[in-house]
Amino acid sequence: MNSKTADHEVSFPDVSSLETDARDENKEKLFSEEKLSYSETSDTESFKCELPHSGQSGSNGRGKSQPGPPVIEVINVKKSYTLGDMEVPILSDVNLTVYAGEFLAIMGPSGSGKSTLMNLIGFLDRPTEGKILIKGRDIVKLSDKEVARLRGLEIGFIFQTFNLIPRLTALENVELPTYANSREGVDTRKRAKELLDMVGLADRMHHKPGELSGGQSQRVAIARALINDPAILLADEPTGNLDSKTGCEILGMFTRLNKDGRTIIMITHDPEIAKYADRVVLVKDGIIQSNTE
Ligand SMILES: Nc1ncnc2c1ncn2[C@@H]1O[C@H](COP(=O)(O)OP(=O)(O)OP(=O)(O)O)[C@@H](O)[C@H]1O
Repeated sequence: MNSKTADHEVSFPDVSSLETDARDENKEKLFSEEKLSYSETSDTESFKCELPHSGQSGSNGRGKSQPGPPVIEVINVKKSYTLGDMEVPILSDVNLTVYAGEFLAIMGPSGSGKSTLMNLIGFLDRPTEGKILIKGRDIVKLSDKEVARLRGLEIGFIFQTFNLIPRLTALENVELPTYANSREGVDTRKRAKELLDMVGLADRMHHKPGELSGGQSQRVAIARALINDPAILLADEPTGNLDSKTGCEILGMFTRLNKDGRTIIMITHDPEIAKYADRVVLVKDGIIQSNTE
């Protein structure tokens, strides 16, 4: 399956073929315990995890052998919430460009606005001021239906708390996003099974979330995020609820997905995780304080 078969109601500049072709070339399993080693540290917040780094050369996405075009552009974005008659600023004048195939980490203190920024990038929320472009398209100019379709097909979300539906099986959870949006000509049940096999859960597909471990639940969530073959994965503290070994396994999946051409933006508090990113963005007091390229 690839995006060439996609039933896009929204048309984009054709920047996806490079990523999709790269993704199609590598069908190896995402879950592979032999490929990682990890060690517990005295600091329970952190872990040592030895994985191949995603970057092929240089320290940013553009340093990889095939630098990609911009996929996400955040331009002069402000976000505030209204509490009573008070306007509370959360993000002020944020500018950020993310390139195709980049692995970007977002770090910063609690309450600094990391999730707010990610929600804006994923169109779960709209900016108070400024623009967000995805593949050159300004979402403000799209209808709600077009935004929902763009989000459903181009962006996969992974959360710290997995956000699986308890009464559905793993297979049904993976298939769920396709009820709202799916690519034309894709056998979604078959793809959901293949994805569960790819994340090492072929034997757990009829289990419900309550019968799965935290790591297994996050693997189901990763399979769910991949069901519509999105070019972009947004992950908000995906290892935050997992032990060191399981966190290392999940991080390994992200590095392999990035190697296969997917753009990844991951919020993390852990510098050990951030070191696997091509670039680290530090959000503090609602602004980007450093953008390590
Ligand atoms: N819907 C909302 N209404 C009002 N304030 C909000 C809303 N959502 C977030 N905030 C506030 O915005 C600020 C930034 O929140 P955000 O979740 O983006 O921070 P964060 O950096 O992701 O924090 P953490 O690391 O603890 O998850 C916080 O002060 C939060 O209380």
